[in-house]
Amino acid sequence: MPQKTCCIPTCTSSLGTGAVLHAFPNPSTESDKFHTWVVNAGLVGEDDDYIFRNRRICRLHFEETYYYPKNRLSKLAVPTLLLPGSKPALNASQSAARYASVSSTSPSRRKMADKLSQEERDTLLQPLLQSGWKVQANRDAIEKEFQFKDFNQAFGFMTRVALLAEKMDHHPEWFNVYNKLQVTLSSHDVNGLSKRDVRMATFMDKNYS
Ligand SMILES: C[C@H](O)[C@H](O)[C@H]1CNC2=NC(N)=NC(=O)C2=N1
Repeated sequence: MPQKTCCIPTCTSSLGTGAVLHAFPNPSTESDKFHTWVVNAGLVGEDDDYIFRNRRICRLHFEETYYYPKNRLSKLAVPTLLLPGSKPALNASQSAARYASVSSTSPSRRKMADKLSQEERDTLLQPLLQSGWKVQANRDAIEKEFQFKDFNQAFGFMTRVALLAEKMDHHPEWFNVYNKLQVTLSSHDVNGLSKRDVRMATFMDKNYS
């Protein structure tokens, strides 16, 4: 059942108080846009289908330029306002430019838009670097070593990550011996880091205990 309240933790909007709530983009047909919304809303790690079916985000998180009459949201809309992170990942004109280029079906233009920009690196990679991820010196990729109590714990973790990887069609490069796991994340199709790597790394951190 769709939730009647906004999914942003600090937001108190609900249907009862007359809020305008929006569903997330369809993860199957608008994957890039879906991931941008998920990252910006701070829902990384939650199940795609769960987010699509249940999560709602209110009008307060979208710039006015995205609205048509009757509270209809533009195809280019991305939530950028009053979000959990201190700084929005993409502002209105950046995301408009991004989706203008993504909506063209040219693969090379899509690649350009998908690779993390410098601003996105400054905002989105920061929390990961603080939790032990490192940018590789010779490749646009991030790596981290995880250690577990035993092989069973390590492989359980890998199984949870593998389920998300299949769902995202985005797979880690990893090497496991007994209780140690070395992970490298990069997006092969853009030959570098994308939001899919940020999402995967954040999911791993959340699931690691
Ligand atoms: C054909 C298939 O969709 C692609 O090879 C997918 C699979 N998994 C992937 N994983 C990663 N890390 N990067 C990719 O570009 C990628 N692409």
